[in-house]
Amino acid sequence: MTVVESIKRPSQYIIEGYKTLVENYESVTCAISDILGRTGAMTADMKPLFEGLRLAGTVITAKSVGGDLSAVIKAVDLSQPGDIIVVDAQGNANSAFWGENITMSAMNKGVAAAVIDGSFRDVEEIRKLKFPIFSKGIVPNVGAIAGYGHVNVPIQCAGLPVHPGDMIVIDGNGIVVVPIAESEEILNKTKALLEVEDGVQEKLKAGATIGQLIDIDQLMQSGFNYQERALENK
Ligand SMILES: O=C([O-])CC(=O)C(=O)O
Ligand SMILES: [Mg+2]
Repeated sequence: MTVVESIKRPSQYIIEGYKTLVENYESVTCAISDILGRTGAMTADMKPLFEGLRLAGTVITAKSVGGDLSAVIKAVDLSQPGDIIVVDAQGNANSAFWGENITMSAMNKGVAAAVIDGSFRDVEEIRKLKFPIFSKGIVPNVGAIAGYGHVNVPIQCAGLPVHPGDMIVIDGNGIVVVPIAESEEILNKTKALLEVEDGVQEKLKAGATIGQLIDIDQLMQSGFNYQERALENK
């Protein structure tokens, strides 16, 4: 079992930068995905426990093996305030990888959220605790706690590679992951894109259509047509 105790995190300036974007803009995840080249989002089967979850934080990873919860429990103990625990449950929605006791432990450590590509249990208690969870489902069956699993190793979660120290941003649209190495550049580009979008919004409020603003007629005339191109080159 691999347990990496200490991880590299983005600077406080970068972490705060993402948090400020989430406070100031409703759909930051969409802008980040755009900047990442229309990628970076976890799959749409990841569902929030509550509506209105909006946060940004640094990733701690837990890679479950054989449905075991040990890595999750250890990941909580290694977390710092504001971290988000991301669990690689290999998409197993028929087993719980998180529950009330783990939630209370996570809250004691200041963990901001859990993102699990499997299920969790004790849903009523966790709802009362108001702890943010994104998961593939809710189910009573839970795995053993037998010492299997890895903490703070590279994982996959809901279709994405995730590394410890990456940034996660969550809003009503879903979850995006920003690799730590690109976290400053993506922050700056996302900020710039959201400011441009503000300008577009102003024009739409004034009565324009998006078709006018991007000149959709010209764009549609420029559509690539393989057969036409082949005939031109004949
Ligand atoms: O068995 C476990 O550790 C999962 C659970 O129910 C809890 O955390 O309350
Ligand atoms: Mg329990």
